[in-house]
Amino acid sequence: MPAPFTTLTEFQDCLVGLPDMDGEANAAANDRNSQLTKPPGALGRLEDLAIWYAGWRGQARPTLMAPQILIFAGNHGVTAQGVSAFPAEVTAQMVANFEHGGAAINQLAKTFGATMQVHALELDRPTQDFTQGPAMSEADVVDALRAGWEAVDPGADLVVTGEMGIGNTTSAAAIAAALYGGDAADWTGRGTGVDDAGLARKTAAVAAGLVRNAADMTSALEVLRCLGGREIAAMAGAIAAARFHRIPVILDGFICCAAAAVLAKSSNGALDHAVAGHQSAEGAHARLLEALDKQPILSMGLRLGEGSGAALAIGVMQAAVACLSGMATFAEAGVSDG
Ligand SMILES: O=C(O)c1ccc[n+]([C@@H]2O[C@H](COP(=O)([O-])O)[C@@H](O)[C@H]2O)c1
Ligand SMILES: Cc1cc2nc[nH]c2cc1C
Repeated sequence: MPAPFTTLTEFQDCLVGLPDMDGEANAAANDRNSQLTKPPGALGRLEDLAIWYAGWRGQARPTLMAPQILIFAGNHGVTAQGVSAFPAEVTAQMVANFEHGGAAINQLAKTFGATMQVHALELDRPTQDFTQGPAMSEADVVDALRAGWEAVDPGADLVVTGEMGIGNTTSAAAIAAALYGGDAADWTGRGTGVDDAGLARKTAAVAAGLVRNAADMTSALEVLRCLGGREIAAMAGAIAAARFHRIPVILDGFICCAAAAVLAKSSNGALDHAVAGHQSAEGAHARLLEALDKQPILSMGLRLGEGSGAALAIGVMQAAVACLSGMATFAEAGVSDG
């Protein structure tokens, strides 16, 4: 479906008007959960996840049968600053790998029965190096937001947004610093595995980007334009579109959460339909999750990106929904409820 915006201002307006969860379905799921054959609260956070999911799906006894994994890829001009352990060509090479089924995310998608689509966003036209000026024009960032929005299948019942983009942990660190403050070093980690000299170059690039773009960054969406990448903007567009369709979202690692943070800073409650799938091993992800007030479902030491940590958490969500919708109540099973 065509995205309902053609400018950043229209996207901002659109965010403010997005729907909330269905309170009645949420309350009915909560009531059903209290009657299931287990001591109250014994399924811990699985119960909260299932009730939350039911509210967003508008059903007291929901199903989770059509998870969609979206991978967006983009190239970054800031790689000229020597900020990644890998060359920029790896972005396009990994897109080919996704298309041939050879990446980790292909196996995770298959494991959890998810559909997966890969959207390579103008890989031959990297963003501008943000240490020299804004990464994107308004047309560039709006095109990427629209690509993300339009990639969401309205028939999906769960969305995972993932990314591929050499250099994008530098972009994500700069976005997080611009949105939440603190020093460049607080938000800069090793990404694909830069050495100490690489980490110093990366921290300097983040600091330079913040200074160079300060005057332009008058809103969270302008931060996205100045410091982001196309795949980061596309994830933001997809997360917003999922909200429009009342589809719950599982957030992935550091880069995905930087995209999500742009929405959270643009409109209060914009991430109420999203949970954090995992805590990545990228140094600043824990700090970013705290800023977003999101508790990760898993913490497995992953630092891959491509939606992998969120895809793993699909399994947890499936288990949560299966328990809520499939378990017997005390009355049905003839079990004494104490
Ligand atoms: O998801 C994460 O937290 C994460 C942490 C470190 C690296 N990555 C992935 O690695 C790439 C970016 O790393 P870098 O070092 O090139 O900035 C990009 O393709 C991401 O998917 C992803
Ligand atoms: C090989 C490779 C695979 C990736 N997947 C996501 N980011 C990545 C970065 C590299 C370098």
